[in-house]
Amino acid sequence: MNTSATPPIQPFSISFGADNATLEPQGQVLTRRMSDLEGLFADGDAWARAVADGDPVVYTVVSSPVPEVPRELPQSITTIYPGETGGEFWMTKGHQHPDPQGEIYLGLDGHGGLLLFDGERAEWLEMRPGTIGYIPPSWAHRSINVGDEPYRFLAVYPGSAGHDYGWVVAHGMGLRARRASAPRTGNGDTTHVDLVPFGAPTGEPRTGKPRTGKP
Ligand SMILES: O=P(O)(O)OC[C@H]1O[C@](O)(CO)[C@@H](O)[C@@H]1O
Repeated sequence: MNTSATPPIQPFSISFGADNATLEPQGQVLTRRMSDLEGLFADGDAWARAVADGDPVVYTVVSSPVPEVPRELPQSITTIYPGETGGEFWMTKGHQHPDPQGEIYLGLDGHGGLLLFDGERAEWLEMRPGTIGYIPPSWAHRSINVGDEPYRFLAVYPGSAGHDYGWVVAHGMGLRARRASAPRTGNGDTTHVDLVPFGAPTGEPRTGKPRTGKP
């Protein structure tokens, strides 16, 4: 099965192939290349160079056959490949749910961050294999790979929530995740990541520890 099922859906189980993130049965597969992320990286010139230089795949989303319709509970596995554009770690487009409903992520592989923004406050959740990240209603969300390996997570979300990408274009995401120019000392494992205000110039000195709060 490579398309969404039609309700009423009978009870069924899904086999997850951990090596290559396949699902069986499997629904739609989405591939986002660099060209699909226009206007989202702070450094637009670096983005344009990456598009011209092979337009790499930034992330893929493999869905189960459960469709995005009211009362159903779709699931998907997202794999974000490691990379940086203008010093900014590779990430998903990010979206808001037009119908404000919650969502959960489960970290499967690699090292990521879940950036949440409600229009005023930004929060950063460290995502590791086994971490469950909760996205409350009305918080826009973007996932970011801050590691050197593919970062992979399971998403489970209400089928009627929807995806509003324009909200993120209009409001931003509060913070950006960049590689620290000089890794800090400390016990945490994000000493190589700087979370900077969303509108910070791309050349701004990158100092300070990862933080959350009002941008
Ligand atoms: O929709 P975006 O912002 O491209 O991000 C993809 C991720 O978000 C979801 O659409 C769910 O929120 C997943 O299917 C996937 O994990």
